[in-house]
Amino acid sequence: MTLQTVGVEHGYGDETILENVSLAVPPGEVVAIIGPSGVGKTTLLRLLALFEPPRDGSLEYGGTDVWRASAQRRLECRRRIGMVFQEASLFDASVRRNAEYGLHVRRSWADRLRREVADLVGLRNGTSDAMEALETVGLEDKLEQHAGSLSGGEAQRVAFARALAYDPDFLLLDEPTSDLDPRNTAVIENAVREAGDRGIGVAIATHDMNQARRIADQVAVILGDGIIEVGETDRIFEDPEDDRTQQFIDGELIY
Ligand SMILES: Nc1ncnc2c1ncn2[C@@H]1O[C@H](COP(=O)(O)OP(=O)(O)OP(=O)(O)O)[C@@H](O)[C@H]1O
Repeated sequence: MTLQTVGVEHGYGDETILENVSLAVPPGEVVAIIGPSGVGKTTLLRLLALFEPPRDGSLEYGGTDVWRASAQRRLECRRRIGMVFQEASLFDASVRRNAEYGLHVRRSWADRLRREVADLVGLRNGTSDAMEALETVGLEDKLEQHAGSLSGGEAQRVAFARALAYDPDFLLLDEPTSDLDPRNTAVIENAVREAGDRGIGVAIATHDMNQARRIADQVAVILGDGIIEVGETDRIFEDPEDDRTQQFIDGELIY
């Protein structure tokens, strides 16, 4: 089951930011979206997260044209997608409650019922996914700390754990390591790779080309007028088809 934009156009007011953008996020693959600031990486992630319909083109989730499907079907698709924003935007509650949020609110009723039955018969602990996700990002000792007192980097890690906790089909990450030091960047990068290896489709917007190189299966290069090139990571870095990709990789100041 793939999440994808097909020939999408989008923008704000009179301005068009993305034009004819087609990007597929297949299950189990990490797709890095790289490009300079302001080119529309966040806009593309928001479209993939089904926050708003594109002006033109379509969003497909496992073959369903999401914005032409019923509101119920759209909601089901949206519940299977986790998004981590550039600003961590945590709730006014403890780390534990933040990490559990997805389990309580975003699961469908059927999922929640199944889970509650499983809990009752002792097959699993309802909070174990949240705990596991917090362990994944190394924050299991901060459970009862209030989210408001976390450092920027810790908040970013809790936001990541919150999205991971409910086992989404797709994980959309907007610069998830921008506030992190190298050690914690490695923690998140490992978690992203693990998510991919577990079958989750991941799209990650990043300015960091080395990060894309380390963790991505595919790279989409997005410059002034939308995606100019998508391909396997090694190919994009070693043999790009577009001159502007080469310039961007070489660190030239293009936009
Ligand atoms: N809600 C909005 N209303 C008007 N313009 C917007 C809105 N959101 C984004 N933009 C504009 O759209 C363009 C693309 O923004 P976007 O956040 O998608 O870029 P980005 O590639 O993610 O940038 P960065 O790397 O700096 O996060 C920018 O010029 C931005 O100012």
